[in-house]
Amino acid sequence: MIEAHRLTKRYGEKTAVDGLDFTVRPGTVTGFLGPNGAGKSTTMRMIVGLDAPTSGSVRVNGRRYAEHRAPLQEVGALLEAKSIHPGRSAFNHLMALAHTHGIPRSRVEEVIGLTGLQSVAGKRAGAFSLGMGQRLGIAAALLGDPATVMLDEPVNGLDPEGVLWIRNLLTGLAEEGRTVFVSSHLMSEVALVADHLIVVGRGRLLADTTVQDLVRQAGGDAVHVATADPARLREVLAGPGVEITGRAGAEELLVTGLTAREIGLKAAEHSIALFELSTRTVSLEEAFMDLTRDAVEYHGTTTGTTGTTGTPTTTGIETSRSAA
Ligand SMILES: Nc1ncnc2c1ncn2[C@@H]1O[C@H](COP(=O)(O)OP(=O)(O)OP(=O)(O)O)[C@@H](O)[C@H]1O
Repeated sequence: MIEAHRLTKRYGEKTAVDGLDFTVRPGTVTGFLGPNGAGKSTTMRMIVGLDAPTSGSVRVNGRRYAEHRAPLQEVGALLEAKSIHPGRSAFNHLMALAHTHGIPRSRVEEVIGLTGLQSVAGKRAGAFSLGMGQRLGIAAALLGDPATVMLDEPVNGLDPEGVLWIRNLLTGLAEEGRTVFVSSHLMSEVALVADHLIVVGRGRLLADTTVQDLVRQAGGDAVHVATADPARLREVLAGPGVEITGRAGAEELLVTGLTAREIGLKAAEHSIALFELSTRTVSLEEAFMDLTRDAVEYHGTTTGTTGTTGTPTTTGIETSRSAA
């Protein structure tokens, strides 16, 4: 479990992390998402005590990192900065780490097996490909059999096979009941590995949500309809949770809260001719861009934890919404 409370980090004038409150729970993979410079790496560094918060706090498994007697056995971390001696073999690198915590050689061999490094364990880590380097970093993170595993951009630059391998590994770790926290600046990468999402922008919390809810908050699926009688169709479709948007007098409407099938049936029931009826799915990427676009435009005083596309406000657009 990772618990951040009003976590803040300033570098001079720059506020890298700005009052973050979140909890990363065990038994699931949580993605830590935000555009470049959003404060993800800084947050992760504070979680493992590599940076001190300016104010606020963060705890891992109930304590600050520095309060743990054997931190490698509490939280295993792969951070972006590589701290591997290039001339040392993968095996020796892991053995050196193991010695600091009294971890036996058998566990080193185990993590080498877990990460598929058997055939290259004796080779210089400096000559490793990006994928092999990531595997070695993950082997080091898992060495102490920690309850919490934290990886900064683990799929960055990996080939599809490597991404699949990481996804299976992380899902497996979560199924064992561990807390798994994974950062990325790409929604498409995180969506492949995470169920829960913590989204940040400019150091602030933008969303603490599930992948599914994020799409729903961003407007969910909308149905594009064209009809000869938009005014009547609006009347017929109006109901709880239904929102209808369209330019005044135009034949095209965008409907949320009803499926294409429901709209087609209602139109037929009332003999309203439709020229077009198609579902438009909001992609995760769009949902993420919506959220972070708000962050970029954000100049004010409060932090929202929900993201919405809201109702278009462009002049000439009419929205009809019924109370849910
Ligand atoms: N040591 C430092 N001194 C000054 N500014 C810093 C320092 N570390 C980070 N920053 C600034 O803090 C902000 C957050 O940086 P951070 O690296 O945490 O973001 P990030 O979300 O991890 O981004 P990326 O996806 O690019 O890795 C950035 O504007 C960065 O320039």
